[in-house]
Amino acid sequence: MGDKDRRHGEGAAEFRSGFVCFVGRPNTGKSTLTNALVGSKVAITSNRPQTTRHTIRGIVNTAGAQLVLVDTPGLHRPRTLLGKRLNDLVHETYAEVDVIGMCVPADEKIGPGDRWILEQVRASAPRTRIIGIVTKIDKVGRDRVAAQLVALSDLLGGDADVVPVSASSGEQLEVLRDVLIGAMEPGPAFYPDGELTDEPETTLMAELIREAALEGVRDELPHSLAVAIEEIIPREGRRPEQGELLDVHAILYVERQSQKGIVIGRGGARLREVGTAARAQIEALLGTKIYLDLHVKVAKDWQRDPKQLSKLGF
Ligand SMILES: Nc1nc2c(ncn2[C@@H]2O[C@H](COP(=O)(O)OP(=O)(O)OP(=O)(O)O)[C@@H](O)[C@H]2O)c(=O)[nH]1
Repeated sequence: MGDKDRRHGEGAAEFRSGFVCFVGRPNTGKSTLTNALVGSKVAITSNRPQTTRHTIRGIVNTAGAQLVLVDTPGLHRPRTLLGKRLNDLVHETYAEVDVIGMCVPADEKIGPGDRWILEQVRASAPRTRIIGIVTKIDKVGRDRVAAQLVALSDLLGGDADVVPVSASSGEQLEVLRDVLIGAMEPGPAFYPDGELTDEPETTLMAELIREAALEGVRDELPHSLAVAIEEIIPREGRRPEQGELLDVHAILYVERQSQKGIVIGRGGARLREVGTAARAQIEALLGTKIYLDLHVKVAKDWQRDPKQLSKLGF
């Protein structure tokens, strides 16, 4: 991102490329939409709001274009150092992308939260084009979709494109993709074909473990859980017909002893479930069998400690 001159290089007459970022209130379906457009699970979705931590890019390749999707964490009032860094990251992202897709779900009224996000976006990226996206259209009837398209168009101002889409059913997904491509300038592919994300694999592994560990936990764990991948070691002495096996050692950091108990569960039952779920996801991502070793540690106040934050990749 940022190297905008590259796209004006020679031979780039017809091919289009650029960066897209989806914004919207928590739970509006941004991560699911990213995944659906990319066609593989790279961003993290969850039923819980505000779980997307890193800027993860999914890449959409077509015959004539490349879209790089940047998935940002939700904006929220910064209460900790982590919260502030996340917000800074979001604002930088807005200014660097070519198109911002403002997501509003079809089944919820547009309100102050949406207007606040739009103000933030316009303030940090006044010249960036905004496209309106009405998400989750499978949840309501056509009348409500139509009314929401009108409302979103009013919010954005008359000349913005507005597109309805369902990431779940796939309806209108190609239309949205083509509208996004149409908004890109001519330019070359930034990433080789076949590459889904430029996040280091370790970050994705950590995200998948974190997602599994948060699933079904009802208290305030989201911002108190961080995952660090300590080691990835190819298992030696495997016979060729067995294929490759990687030993992955990860540590789940929580802030308090009580949270440790929640993550581990009675007799370690929950942590085993987390391990099983995360292993399946990581194996699908890497195409390699792994042995996943998870440990839970208490790192007090890691959200407020700059040293710990950078160790955990923030
Ligand atoms: N029915 C339906 N549900 C959807 C659709 N897209 C997303 N969802 C659901 O909406 C919830 C939130 O989706 P996410 O993609 O995690 O939303 P998000 O905007 O990325 O959320 P944050 O990361 O918290 O900002 C999940 O339970 C999804 O399964 C859709 O097209 N149709």
